[in-house]
Amino acid sequence: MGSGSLRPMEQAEEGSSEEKRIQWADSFVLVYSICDRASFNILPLKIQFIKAAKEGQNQEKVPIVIVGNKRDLHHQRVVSSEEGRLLALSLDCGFYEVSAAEAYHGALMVFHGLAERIPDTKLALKKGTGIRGIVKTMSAVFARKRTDSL
Ligand SMILES: Nc1nc2c(ncn2[C@@H]2O[C@H](COP(=O)(O)OP(=O)(O)OP(=O)(O)O)[C@@H](O)[C@H]2O)c(=O)[nH]1
Repeated sequence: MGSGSLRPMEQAEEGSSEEKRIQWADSFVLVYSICDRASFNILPLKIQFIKAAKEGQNQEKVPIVIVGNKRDLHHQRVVSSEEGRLLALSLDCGFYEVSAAEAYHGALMVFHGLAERIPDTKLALKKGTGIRGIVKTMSAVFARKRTDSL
């Protein structure tokens, strides 16, 4: 999630392209590693940035889900589940802990949870969506990825 050491011009370009991506998106999944505190600490700022950009335009609540990844790495954990849950609660976001390396079920849960936060009217506007459509698409993507990697 970090941007490394960029020169001012690159920073400005990166900033504007991030803002463009935020304007384009309808909903957001922010992933941190439970083994990397910096990736967790940056979330409040990112979420405030997203909310300011999206909720400034209209009064709708922006659907955001926070995901703690690498749940399987117990011994390297530096961010507790409680901290993740509390942050999500305080910022009115969904929260999941998953292990992307272990199983795709967790990722499905994330997208299911995200879809539940999107107002029905928005989902109805897009062809082939709705909670079932999204979960079906995600299942197909993850199932294909698993088969490919065998
Ligand atoms: N044990 C474990 N490893 C994972 C998990 N998710 C990703 N990884 C590993 O973490 C490394 C980085 O994953 P990437 O997919 O490159 O993700 P990234 O956003 O570039 O992550 P970072 O390099 O950690 O900043 C890879 O070696 C992955 O295999 C997980 O849930 N558990």
